[in-house]
Amino acid sequence: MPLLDIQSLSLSFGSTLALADASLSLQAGEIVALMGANGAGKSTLVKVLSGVHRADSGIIFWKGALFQPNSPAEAARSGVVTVHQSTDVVGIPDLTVADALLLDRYVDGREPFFLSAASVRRAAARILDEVGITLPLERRFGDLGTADRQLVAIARALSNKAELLILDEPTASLSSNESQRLYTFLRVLKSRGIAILYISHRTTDLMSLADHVVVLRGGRDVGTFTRPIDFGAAIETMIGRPLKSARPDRRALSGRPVLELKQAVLLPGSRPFDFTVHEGEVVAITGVLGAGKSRLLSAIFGRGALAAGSMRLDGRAYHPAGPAEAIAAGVVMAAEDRHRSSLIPAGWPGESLAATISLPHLKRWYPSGFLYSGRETREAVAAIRRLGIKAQGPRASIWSLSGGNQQKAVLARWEAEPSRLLLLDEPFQGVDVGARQDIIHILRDHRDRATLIATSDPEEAYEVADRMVHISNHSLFEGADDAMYAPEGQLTA
Ligand SMILES: Nc1ncnc2c1ncn2[C@@H]1O[C@H](COP(=O)(O)OP(=O)(O)OP(=O)(O)O)[C@@H](O)[C@H]1O
Repeated sequence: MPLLDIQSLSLSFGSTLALADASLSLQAGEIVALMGANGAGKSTLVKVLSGVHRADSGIIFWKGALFQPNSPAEAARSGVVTVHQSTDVVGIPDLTVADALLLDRYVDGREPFFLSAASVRRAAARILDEVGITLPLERRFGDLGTADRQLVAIARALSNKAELLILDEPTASLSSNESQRLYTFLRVLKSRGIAILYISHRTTDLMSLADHVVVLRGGRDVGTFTRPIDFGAAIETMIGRPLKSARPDRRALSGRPVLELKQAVLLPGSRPFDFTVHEGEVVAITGVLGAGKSRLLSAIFGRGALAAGSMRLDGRAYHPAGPAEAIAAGVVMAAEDRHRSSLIPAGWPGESLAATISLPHLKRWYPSGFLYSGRETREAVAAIRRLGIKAQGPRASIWSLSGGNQQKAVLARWEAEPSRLLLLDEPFQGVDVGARQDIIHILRDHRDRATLIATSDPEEAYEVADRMVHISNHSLFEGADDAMYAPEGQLTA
């Protein structure tokens, strides 16, 4: 008998069929990867499993009994626990790690609030012991890195007797070292009989972990692949067409310099470096979390400044006092945290897909202040077509789009107008491999600008860049060769 048996789930949102007869089953101690292009219905399936949504039809059996949780808490009490994207793992920042680990027990009354600090530490240490990880119990939760916050969330879930752990893009903002650490941990859980349903767009994740892969397309399960898994075939089933070559031709640096950094110091005390990005070139900056990727991009975008050194844009001194000055000079940026930095909150004017794309351009497109020609709608329709954005239409709320499609909308914003330098911080987070390749082709097509991309995923860097540079301790190192980054088992079709 399978531990979990999902049979023919269907669920519509208005005219969108998010799940269409989707089925999947899973045994104890098994890691099943759920693959699907952006908008295929993965998150919706997870939300039905965790009691956020109720399916229109279909049946779920959990340990042989009918399962229809009304909330994530109810699902968790039955042993089905969901841990969301690593970027979304939030907690109360001022709690200690020990308190964060015990949070659910306080809330449901299993532990009294008035525990002494020593008892809290003991109880928390027991939880970590049981799951076999070490974390600094006295540290402020808010001071932990993303990877450690992720581990707190998983440890918390396991201490609540999870038998099925659902992980929705857990490595989205982890570097490859941190991902390896997570894989090791997940394999230990598997050996103890815990089942894992794993959603990720990173093929390296799936190759290292999955016992089998279920592919969703248009809300329907369209293929199951068992070991040895043919990932090329799984991806083609997922995107419904052959995969293009994953490795672009590295182009020679023929363009003139767009951005030049001389003796740049990112943080007081860090090693000064020179760095140039040329017209027509796509450069990827790789490095672990905290190495300084985002700080460098932010300094170039006028959000923060260099501690020392100089910048030139198109040969002229460039020291933007803020993002507005950077944009005026032709430097645009899509930051890492799209929810906070790029999207208008739900319920506010400007939350539509068309507005998301056009917002920074409206003044230029409509100098009179009246939106008279419908250009923002036309641009949105064009972007939907060019980037394959899955949405009900240009007026759909950005919040009704799946995560990957939101990310494409943010990219479409900076494709709608010419720029000199495009800065992208983790642009492929949550974007499926098929869409990633489409976007890469669009990015590489621009001969008239320079593109600088920060990514913690070597596979992405390898696929997108003419040149890769590495950042460590807030200093750039050039001259890394391809072999260093070529991911094992690179997929080429
Ligand atoms: N609350 C909602 N209201 C309207 N439409 C929705 C809602 N939630 C999801 N959808 C739609 O259902 C479809 C499936 O979305 P879902 O988020 O499940 O995709 P996904 O496979 O998780 O995609 P991604 O890889 O981009 O996260 C999409 O077309 C999405 O726009």
